[in-house]
Amino acid sequence: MDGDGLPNGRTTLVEAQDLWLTVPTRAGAVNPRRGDAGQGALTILHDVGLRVAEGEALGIVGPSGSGKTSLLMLLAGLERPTRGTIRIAGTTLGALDEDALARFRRQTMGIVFQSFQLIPTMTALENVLVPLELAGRPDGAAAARAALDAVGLGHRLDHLPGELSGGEQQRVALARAFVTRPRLLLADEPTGNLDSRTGAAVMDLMFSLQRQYGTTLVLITHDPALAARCDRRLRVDDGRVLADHPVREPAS
Ligand SMILES: Nc1ncnc2c1ncn2[C@@H]1O[C@H](COP(=O)(O)OP(=O)(O)OP(=O)(O)O)[C@@H](O)[C@H]1O
Repeated sequence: MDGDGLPNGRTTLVEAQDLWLTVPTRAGAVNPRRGDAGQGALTILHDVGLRVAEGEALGIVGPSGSGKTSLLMLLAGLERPTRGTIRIAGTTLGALDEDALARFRRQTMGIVFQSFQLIPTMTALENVLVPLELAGRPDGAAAARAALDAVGLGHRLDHLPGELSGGEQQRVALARAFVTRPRLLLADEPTGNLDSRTGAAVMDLMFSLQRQYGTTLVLITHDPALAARCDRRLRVDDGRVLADHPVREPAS
C-alpha cells in the first residue's frame, strides 16, 4: 500500500473529495441521530473522501441508514453532492450537464441494484440490449447473447423477468451491467433479495467477471464474508467514512 491507501503502482479510477450531501426535510422528518443541519435540512454525508484504484474491488459496509446508498448514488452521478468533487476516469462529474453525465455513465459504468431493476415488459435479451442500443453498438444482438451465455442464461433469452427466479433476474442484471465492459461496476446490496445459496452463486459470478474484465468494483454489502472478498473495505457510519481497511494485498 502507498500513503493514500491504494495498492502500489495502480492508477486511480475513482476519487471523491470532501463530499457532503444535504437534503431538505419535511417537518418532523429529522433523523435524531444526525440532528437538523438547519432550516429543515438533513446532512446525510459529511466530508467523505475515497479513492479506488483501477481494477480494485472496494467493499462499503456500515449500518442501515449510514449513507452507503447515498454515497453510491453520488458516485453514479444519479445525485449531485451539495459540496465536494467526484472524479472518475479523469472526468469531474460536477462539470457535466445532465445529458453529458448520462452519456458518461453509460460509457463508463455498470450498476447493479438489490431489486434487479429489469424492465418487466422486455425479455432477458431485450433488457441486456438496452445499454448496447444506447451506445449505438451495431453488434448488439450478438454481444447481448454472449453476455447472457456468460452468466449461464443462454437458454432463457426470451423469458420476461417475471418468468425468471430472483437469482436468474440478478444474473440478467449482471449481464446488462457487464455487456458494455464498463470500467466501473457499482453494486448496491446485489444479494439482498436472494437466499444465501443463490446470492453466493451470483456473487461468484460477479467476482469472476470483475476479475476477467479487470473491472473496478464498488460493492455495498451487509455481508462481512462478501466484503472480505474485496481488496479493501470502507466503513461508513452516520454519514462519515470511519475506517478504510485493506482486506488483503492484491496479487502483484
Ligand atoms: N432524499 C432523502 N430525503 C431525506 N432523507 C434521506 C433521503 N435519502 C436518504 N435519506 C436518509 O439518509 C440516510 C442514509 O440513507 P442511505 O439509503 O444512504 O443509507 P444506507 O446506509 O444505504 O442504508 P441501508 O443499508 O438500510 O440501505 C437515511 O437515514 C435515509 O433515511
